[in-house]
Amino acid sequence: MHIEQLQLTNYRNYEKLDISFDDKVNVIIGENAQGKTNLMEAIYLLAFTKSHRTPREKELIGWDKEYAKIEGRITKRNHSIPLEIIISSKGKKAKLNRLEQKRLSDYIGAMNVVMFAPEDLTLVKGPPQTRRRFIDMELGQIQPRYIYHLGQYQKILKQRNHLLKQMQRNRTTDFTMLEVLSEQMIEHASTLLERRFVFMDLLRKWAKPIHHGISRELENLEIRYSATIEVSEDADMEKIGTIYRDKFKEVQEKEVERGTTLIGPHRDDLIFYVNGKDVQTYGSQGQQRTTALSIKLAEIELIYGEIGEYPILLLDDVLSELDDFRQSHLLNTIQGRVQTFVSTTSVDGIHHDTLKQAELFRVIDGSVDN
Ligand SMILES: Nc1ncnc2c1ncn2[C@@H]1O[C@H](COP(=O)(O)OP(=O)(O)OP(=O)(O)O)[C@@H](O)[C@H]1O
Repeated sequence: MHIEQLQLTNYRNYEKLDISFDDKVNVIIGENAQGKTNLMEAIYLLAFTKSHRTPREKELIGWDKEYAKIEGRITKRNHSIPLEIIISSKGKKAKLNRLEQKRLSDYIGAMNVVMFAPEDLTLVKGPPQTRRRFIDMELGQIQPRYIYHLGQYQKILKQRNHLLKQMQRNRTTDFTMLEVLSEQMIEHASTLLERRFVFMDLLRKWAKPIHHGISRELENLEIRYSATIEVSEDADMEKIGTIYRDKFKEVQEKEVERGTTLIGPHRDDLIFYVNGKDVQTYGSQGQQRTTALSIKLAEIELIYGEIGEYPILLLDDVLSELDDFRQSHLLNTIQGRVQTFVSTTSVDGIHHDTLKQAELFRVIDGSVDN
């Protein structure tokens, strides 16, 4: 799949932009603070309806403007699909094929994007929510139904936490209402966990050989899913539900004492091991970087395996940070099959093979020349 055209209106420092892209490699070049990341962010937002940088949507609207509009046209399975997002103080609208989609799960998944940005190093180093967000975003784009379950789960979790706080204050020992909410939560928690286990299987399948290759066959990557319940990854939803039910019973008094939900997918994590050692604790910068890159490259293959189309790859300010060997690896993976966007302040650190096949776009203060 590739994005043919992008139009921005009042988006960050782009008042008006209408631009067409190459279906192979696009290099976005410019000095600092000119709008390179803003452009990448707009492409990302068109796929996920969310920015990768901020949860505050107001920041995306150009200063002194009422609204921001992002329009794009992608080609997928030889079909041309128009996409549109409008953000204003009233909220956000997402249109697919010119029709407004009320539920995000009906919109997300139409356009598939994999982004690799400097902050992706935090995938390994950062707090658990970074890794949970990664799983949720990736699963969401290959299985839109996952987003529905996640939304429902989060809604019930909020209610449950609210109730637990009340019970904590009132020192209640009547668990009837809590059990009703636990039951509702278990339904979605088991679906989320079962889907995450299938995803883990695919992620390992692709990430392991990629990591082995990037590390010049010196390193062996293992990824462990760490859940709040003891469960085998091949358990079905019913089994997972039963384990959650028992565990909720076991911890309910403790939950009231603490005033919060102690188990569930919102507390799970991923642990990466290289040659048997936890990379987050013991890995060098290089090993953490290789792990993050392997995961990103694995995602490209995983999406292709699931939907039969390669996603669009956004490399924001990271290519020149990879050494020649890692860059070559990345290029071998892409091999002209994946539409790629590279943003950089200088072409110096970029492999000449990448530049040979690339179209160059020069960004200066919110306008683009090519
Ligand atoms: N809502 C907004 N309205 C107008 N301008 C904005 C808005 N948000 C950010 N900007 C401007 O966008 C510019 C930053 O653009 P961007 O983050 O894309 O930089 P960049 O070209 O990627 O630079 P770097 O190489 O430093 O990462 C800044 O000049 C900033 O003031």
